[in-house]
Amino acid sequence: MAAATIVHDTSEAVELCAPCGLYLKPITKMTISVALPQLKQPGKSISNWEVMERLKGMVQTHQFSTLRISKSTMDFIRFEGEVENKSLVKSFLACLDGKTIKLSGFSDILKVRAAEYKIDFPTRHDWDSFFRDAKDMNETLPGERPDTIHLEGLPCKWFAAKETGSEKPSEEVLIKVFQKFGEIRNVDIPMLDPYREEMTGRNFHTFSFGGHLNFEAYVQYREYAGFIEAMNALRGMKLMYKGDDGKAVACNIKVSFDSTKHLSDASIKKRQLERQKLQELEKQREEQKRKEKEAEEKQKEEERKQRELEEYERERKREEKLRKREQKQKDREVRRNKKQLEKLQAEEQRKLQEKIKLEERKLLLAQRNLQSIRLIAELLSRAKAVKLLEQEQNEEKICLQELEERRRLQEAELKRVEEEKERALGLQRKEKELREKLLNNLLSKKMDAVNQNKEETEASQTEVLKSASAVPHTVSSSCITSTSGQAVTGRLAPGSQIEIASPESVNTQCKYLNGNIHDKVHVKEGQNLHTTDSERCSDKRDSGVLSCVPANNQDQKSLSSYDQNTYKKDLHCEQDRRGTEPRRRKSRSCSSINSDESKGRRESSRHRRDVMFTACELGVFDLLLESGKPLSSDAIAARLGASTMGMKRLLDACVGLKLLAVETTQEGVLYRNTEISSIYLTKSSPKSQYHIMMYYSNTVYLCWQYLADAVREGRNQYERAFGISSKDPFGAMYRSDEEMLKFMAGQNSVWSICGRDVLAAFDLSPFTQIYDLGGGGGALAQECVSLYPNSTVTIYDLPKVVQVAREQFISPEEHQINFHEGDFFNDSIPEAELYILSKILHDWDDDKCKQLLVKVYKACKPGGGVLLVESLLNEDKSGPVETQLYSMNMLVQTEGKERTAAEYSKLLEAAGFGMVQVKRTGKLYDAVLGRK
Ligand SMILES: C[S@@+](CC[C@H](N)C(=O)[O-])C[C@H]1O[C@@H](n2cnc3c(N)ncnc32)[C@H](O)[C@@H]1O
Repeated sequence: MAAATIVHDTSEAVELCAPCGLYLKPITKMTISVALPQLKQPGKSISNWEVMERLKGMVQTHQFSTLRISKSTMDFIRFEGEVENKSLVKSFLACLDGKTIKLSGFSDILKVRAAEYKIDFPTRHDWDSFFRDAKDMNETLPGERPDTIHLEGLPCKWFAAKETGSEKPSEEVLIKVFQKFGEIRNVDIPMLDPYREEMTGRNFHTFSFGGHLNFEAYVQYREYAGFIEAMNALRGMKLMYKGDDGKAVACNIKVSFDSTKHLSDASIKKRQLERQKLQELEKQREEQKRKEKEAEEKQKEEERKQRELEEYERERKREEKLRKREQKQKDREVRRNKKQLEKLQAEEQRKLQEKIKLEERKLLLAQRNLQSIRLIAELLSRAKAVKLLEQEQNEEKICLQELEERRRLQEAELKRVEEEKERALGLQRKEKELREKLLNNLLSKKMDAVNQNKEETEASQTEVLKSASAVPHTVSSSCITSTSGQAVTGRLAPGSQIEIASPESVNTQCKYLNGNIHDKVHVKEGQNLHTTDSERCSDKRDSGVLSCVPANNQDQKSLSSYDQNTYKKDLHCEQDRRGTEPRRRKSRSCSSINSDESKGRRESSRHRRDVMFTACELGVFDLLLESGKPLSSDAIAARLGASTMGMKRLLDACVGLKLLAVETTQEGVLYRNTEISSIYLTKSSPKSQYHIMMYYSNTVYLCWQYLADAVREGRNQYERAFGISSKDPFGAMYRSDEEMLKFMAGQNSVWSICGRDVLAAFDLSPFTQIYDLGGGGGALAQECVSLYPNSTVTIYDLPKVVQVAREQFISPEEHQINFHEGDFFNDSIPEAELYILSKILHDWDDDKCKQLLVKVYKACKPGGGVLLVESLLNEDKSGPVETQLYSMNMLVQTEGKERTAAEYSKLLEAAGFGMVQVKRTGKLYDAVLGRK
C-alpha cells in the first residue's frame, strides 16, 4: 500500500508521462536500528518517542521527510527514515551509523546502526529462472513469458481520464503512461471488470493511507525489451504526481513481474467465459429477482385487492346497516309525517269549513250590502231624477215666468205702440183738420200770402213725422243690423241672422225662444251674437224669434253649472257628459245660446285650467289628503316651499273654482279638498287624473301654442314646440325616457274612469286569447283581465315601452298579462282571437290604418275579431265638441285624426272585417267591434 507524501524537492524526478503529470522519483529510505540495553530497574522503560527524537537530533541541521518505527522489541527498535533526495542518504548514514545514544536516567549507552533501505524488487535473474523452471509455461506464448508487469498501489485519480471527470482509472491512460518503454500488447485493470471480484473472490477497491483509492494493473509488452526497460526504470523508484499548480506528491508502488499468466490468451478467454457465465448467472438472478419481485407485487396486489374487497364488504355491510337504520327512521318519519299531515289536513279541513262558512257569511253580508247599496243608489237616482225634474220644472217655470214677463212687457209695448199709433192717428187727424183750416184760409188770402203760409205748414208737418218715426222699428227681414247707439228691436223670420259690428259679446245673453211669444230683438252697439247662435237662428225646426237682453240679467245658476262642466272637460273625464248633454242643450235652448263658447269664456277657462294644474303640480291636493285635516294657507305655503302671498291667492282661486273648501275656525281660515279634487286631482287616488293633466300641462299645450301653424301646415308641431323632427310622432313623444314614462302614465289615467265601459260595451268573454296592440302602460289590459277572468292579454308595443310596462306598471304577480316587443308596422303580429286597438287608429292617416288593419286581419283567427276603442265624432261631425277638440289635438301631435263610426266601419271593411257593430258608451270613449 502506498502512502502519498508531499515532495518538496523534485530535482531528482524522472519523467514518466508529463501530459499526465506522472514522474518517477528515487526511493531515499534508510533503516536505523537502535540496540536496547538490559533494563535493570523494574518499572522503568525506554521511550520510543525519546529515542526517535534523539535520532532526529543526531542528523544535525537536516531533517527526515518521514521517520517511523517499523519494529520494536525488548532488544531493539527499528526505524524507517526517508529523506528528500538521494545525496542526503549518505550524509544521514554518516551521522547515524555506529553512533550511540545516552538516554537520561539510563547508564547504558544505546548503539545505533544505520544502512540504506533494501528494496524488494525482482531482478532479471528472478524472472529468468522462474520462467525457465516453470513447467506449465510456453515461452512462445504471450503472457507465459516475462512480458507482463504487475503493478499494485497505483492511485486511481492519477490514472483517471481527466476529460471524463471520472475518478476511475482508465486503460487508455495506463497505456499512454507505460508505452514510454515499448509497444503495449494488452493491459488489464481488474477493478474495472464488475465480475472480477466475484471471479477471484478479491476486493479491488483498496485505499491508500492518504485516502486515495488504489488499483492494481497488468501491463503486457509486445517485446521483451519493453518489459526489461520498464522494470529497470521502475526499480528503486516511487511514483510522483505533479499537479497543474506545481505541487508534487509521491507514493510507493509495488512492482513485480506477472507469474500467473494473467494476460495469456487462455486466461483472457477463461475470464471471458467466466464473465459470460456470471453475466448469465446475473441475468438469471435478475430474472429470478424480477420474477420474485413480480410475484411479490402480484401477491401484494392480491393482498391489496383482498383487503379492498374486505374493506368494500365491510363498507357495504356498514352502509347496508346504515341504510336499514335510515330506512327505519324514514319509515318512522313517514308514519309520523303522515299522522301529522292527517292531523293538519283535518285541521285545515276544519279551518276551511270555518272559512267557507265565514266567507259565505261575508258573501251574504256583501250581497245584502250590495242590495242595500243598489237600493240606496236607486233611491238616490230617483231622488236625483225628482230633483232634476223639479229643477227643470223650476227652470221651465222661471222660463215661463220670464216669457210671461216678456209677453207682458211686449203687450205693454204693444199697448204703448197702439197708444202711440192712436196718438199718431190723433196727430194725423189734427194735421188733416189743420190742413183743411189752412186750405180755407189760403183760399181766402192772396197768392203771395198763400206761398208763405205753405212753408210754415210743411215745417210743422216734418215735426209730426219726426215724432211718428220715433216709434221703434218693427222689422221683418232676413237680417237685422244694428250700427246705431240705440236699442234695436226686430222681428225675425225663420232662417234670419243677426250681425252686430262690435266683437264684444261677453256681457250679452241672448235667449232664443221656440214659438212666437217674442218676436222682437233688442241689441245694443258693442254687442253681437256668436256664429253658433246665428246658426241656431237658421235652424228650421225652431222657426224662431230672437231676443237679446243686457248681461245683468244673466242667470248665475247656469254659470255655476257651466263651471263644473268646464273642469270635467279639462280633465277629459266627463263621466256624465252625455248624461248632462240634453239638460245643457235644454238650458241653452231656454237661456244662454253662446256664453260658454265665447272667446272671453275660453280665456277664463284657460285661466281656470292653469290654476287647477298649478295647484296639482305644486302638490296642494296631495298635501291636504296626506295631512287628513284642514290646513292654513301659511302651513301649506311652508310645507310646499311657496310664498305665503302667492299661495294664499292660489288657494282662494281654488276655492272659487270649488276645488277647495274653506272653514273659519279659532285658528283662522283653513282649507280642505273638495270631493272632486280628492278623487281626481290627488296622485294616490285610484281615479287620479294627475298624470294626464301634467302631461297636458307640460307637453301637449306646448304644441297647442302653434295651433294656427298646425292648421296652416296640416301637420304636428313637435319641431316648433321642442325642436325635434316631427316625421316619427312616437319618436318625438318618446324623445327621452322621462317623457315616455309621463306619456304612458298619462295614457293609463283615463282607463280608471272609463275602461270598464269600453270593455263591457260588447260581451268579449268568448275571446280568451287577446292582443292589446300598442297597449302602452297596460291599464286597459288590466281592466280587461279583471272583467274577463278567463282571458289572457298580451301587451304588444315598441320594445322600450314594453320594458317599462313590464318593470314599472304591471305587477310580476299578474300572470294573465304577457308581453310582446315589436313594431306593428314592420314586425309580425302573432295569431290571436281578439285584437284591441285602443287609441291607435286616431294616431295615423287612413293609409297607415288600412295597412295595420290588413295585418291584423291576416293574423286574426277565423271567428275572431278586432275591437277599436276611440272617441267617435257625430256622423255630420257637428260634435261632440270634446271629440272635435281631440281631433285638433291629434293635428298638433300626431299624423291622425278622430273619425266617425262610419269612417271606422269603412276602414274595417276595407281590411276584410265584417259584422261591424258600434256602441256609444255615453262617456269619452266608444267601441267598434269587427269580426273575421
Ligand atoms: C295613444 S297610445 C295608446 C295606448 C293604449 N292603447 C291606451 O289606450 O292607453 C299609442 C300606443 O301605440 C304605441 N305604438 C306607436 N307606434 C307603434 C308601433 N309602430 N308598434 C307598436 N306600438 C306602437 C305607442 O307606444 C303607444 O303605447
